[in-house]
Amino acid sequence: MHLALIGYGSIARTVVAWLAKRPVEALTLLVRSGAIGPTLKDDALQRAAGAVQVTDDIATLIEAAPDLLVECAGQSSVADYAPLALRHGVDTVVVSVGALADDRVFRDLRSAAIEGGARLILPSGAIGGLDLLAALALAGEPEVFYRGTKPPAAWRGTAAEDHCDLAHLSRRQTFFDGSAREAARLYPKNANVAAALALACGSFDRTSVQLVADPDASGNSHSYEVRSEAGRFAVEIESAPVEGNAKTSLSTAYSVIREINRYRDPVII
Ligand SMILES: NC(=O)C1=CN([C@@H]2O[C@H](COP(=O)(O)OP(=O)(O)OC[C@H]3O[C@@H](n4cnc5c(N)ncnc54)[C@H](OP(=O)(O)O)[C@@H]3O)[C@@H](O)[C@H]2O)C=CC1
Ligand SMILES: O=C([O-])CC(=O)C(=O)O
Repeated sequence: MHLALIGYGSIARTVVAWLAKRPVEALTLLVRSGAIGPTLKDDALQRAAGAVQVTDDIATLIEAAPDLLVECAGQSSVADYAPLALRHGVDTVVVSVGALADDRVFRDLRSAAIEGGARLILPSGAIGGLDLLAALALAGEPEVFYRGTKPPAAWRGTAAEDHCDLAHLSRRQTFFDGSAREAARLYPKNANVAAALALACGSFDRTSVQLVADPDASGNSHSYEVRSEAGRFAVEIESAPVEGNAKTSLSTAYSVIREINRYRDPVII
């Protein structure tokens, strides 16, 4: 398998480290131009693949013709790179699912996938249960109530700082209560899961979101409830943060690894 990654931050580094256990034949990594240098020639990259190529140019990446491209660089990189890759027939996993809360981006990705005969794959990311939610959505119109709780450090540098004093929080505070679309737009590094739920549910309007900063939280927790005519379920997930980024749950990186394995394995679950 020839794998390509966009971004070499916390998720991508966890994925690359895991690949030492089961390397791919080739790996193409797209990073910002300033990031290319000796520090990128780390052993982890060499252990992850038979051949490694690092570039800052999406055209070079596409020319390398990877089997699967995984975006793990942030919402703005989705519109910048994913449509082009899909139009060139590259199957693409978009981790920054919140980018699809923008209808224009969603439409562009969809038509690019159709034009290129490629698949746009949305991973479950930090959470699970999207399979059952999407199944129930076929039976009716489910409603989803999601709450994401993280320690104050995970909300630093985000719009949460306009609503609470993160450095001096003595108890949990809900600073956002609104739609999945707004959550994904306002908290692009923390609420991609809200968009994933809305897309699986089939409606951004029927997916409500609360975001909470909790000084007693040791990791990131995601809880949600689904109500529909066909059934009801509740999910509660507690995840350690990924190394190097308190905002991102470690489960996200493993959901990316799972997508890579689903792509190369003959039996998928
Ligand atoms: N679906 C889900 O459940 C989840 C999705 N996510 C998404 O995954 C993204 C990545 O998470 P994580 O790895 O923890 O974040 P990090 O900030 O640790 O890493 C992102 C990396 O991508 C790089 N990058 C950003 N833009 C570009 C670009 N245009 N071209 C090349 N490289 C780029 C960044 O470089 P620089 O530092 O120079 O900007 C950084 O090295 C999040 O921003 C979020 O959108 C995260 C968690 C859960
Ligand atoms: O990883 C998480 O906890 C969820 C997250 O950041 C996101 O959905 O963007």
